[in-house]
Amino acid sequence: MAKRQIPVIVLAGFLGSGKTTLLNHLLRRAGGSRIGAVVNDFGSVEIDAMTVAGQVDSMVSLGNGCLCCAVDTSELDDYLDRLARPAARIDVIVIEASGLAEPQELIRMILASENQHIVYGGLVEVVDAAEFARTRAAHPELDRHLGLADLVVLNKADRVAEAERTDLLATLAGLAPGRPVLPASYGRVDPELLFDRRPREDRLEAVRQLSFEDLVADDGDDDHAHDHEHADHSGHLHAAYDSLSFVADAPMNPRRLLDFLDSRPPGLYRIKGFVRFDVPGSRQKFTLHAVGDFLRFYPSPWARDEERLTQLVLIGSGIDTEALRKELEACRDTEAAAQAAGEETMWGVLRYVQDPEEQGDPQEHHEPAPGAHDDLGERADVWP
Ligand SMILES: Nc1nc2c(ncn2[C@@H]2O[C@H](COP(=O)(O)OP(=O)(O)OP(=O)(O)O)[C@@H](O)[C@H]2O)c(=O)[nH]1
Repeated sequence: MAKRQIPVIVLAGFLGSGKTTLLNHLLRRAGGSRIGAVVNDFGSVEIDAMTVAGQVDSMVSLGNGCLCCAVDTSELDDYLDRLARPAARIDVIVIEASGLAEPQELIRMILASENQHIVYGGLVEVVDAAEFARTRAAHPELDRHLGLADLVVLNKADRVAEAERTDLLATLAGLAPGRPVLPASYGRVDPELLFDRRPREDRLEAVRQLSFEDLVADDGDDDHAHDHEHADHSGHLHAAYDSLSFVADAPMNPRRLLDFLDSRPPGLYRIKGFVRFDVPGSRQKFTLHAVGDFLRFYPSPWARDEERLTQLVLIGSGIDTEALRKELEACRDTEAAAQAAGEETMWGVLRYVQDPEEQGDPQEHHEPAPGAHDDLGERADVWP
């Protein structure tokens, strides 16, 4: 009898659409299935990996750079080989593409893999309901990505009114004809839709429709693969995007950081990471997410042994990364100033702490298990 092959699912979607949130949901709701997660982060600070580490059976962070730019596919192959080793007992592999990755390139790499243990398991495209129109206007290639998707998740459905949601579902159904389009909040989709162990006939059909020839064919508007540029030392970025990684061990001054965030330039589309304020009463770790106009802090305890650092990744287009770095540096405080600060200095930040009434499961995206950093630091050693 033929050996079962491990499906490799690509989880794609624009910056901040909710891929990590969905991945965490899958990891929590995997039941008896073992998920091998591959996280393709930006920048030298691996925020996404930190956010899922500790919840994964076998954690691989691809580290720097955009996968779709890898000229040499051997790195992904190597990671897939390791996850697909029988000893790892993995049932499904999910690759979370970076928010600017070209899913077509990733799919091509999976289909071209010589590993007999894996099979391409489909593309899940995550869409931010609140940002869809804006993202689509700025990134017409989104339509093509949706056309490749086997499943579209209209995430952040909680952020739009019902009428708008209905319109969006109709638009998406037109862009991904015949494919399921699911509204979801906080990535809560039924994992069964993504990875039943034996793919259903319809999914097989969908995958078959996407042949290698389809993928390598030049569809006319794909200038993407050739116009990448090195944004900085930390990796490849989509042309016109720049990123900045910022790390500080000094506490951040809440008021200055809030001023910085409140006046962030519109091109600074995405900020994610962790902030240390260390003001009395607010000594927790504050996970920070900004997506477009959306800004939230999620306080949670520091893990035991976790290094108390501020670590941020900023991604945007037309941004002056050096000026932003200087502004962030100016938000640092001395330890003594933080200790002497009154609780009222946190009020501005607390305005952006997620309201418990919001639908999110706070566990889903800001509490890596204790030791998560250690997992990352030793990621070469986490293999079973
Ligand atoms: N209101 C709302 N917020 C959500 C939902 N899903 C995710 N978020 C929030 O959106 C922000 C970004 O979510 P992530 O899961 O980190 O997004 P991502 O696609 O992994 O982001 P990148 O890795 O930067 O591309 C976080 O603050 C999440 O809590 C949702 O359904 N509703």
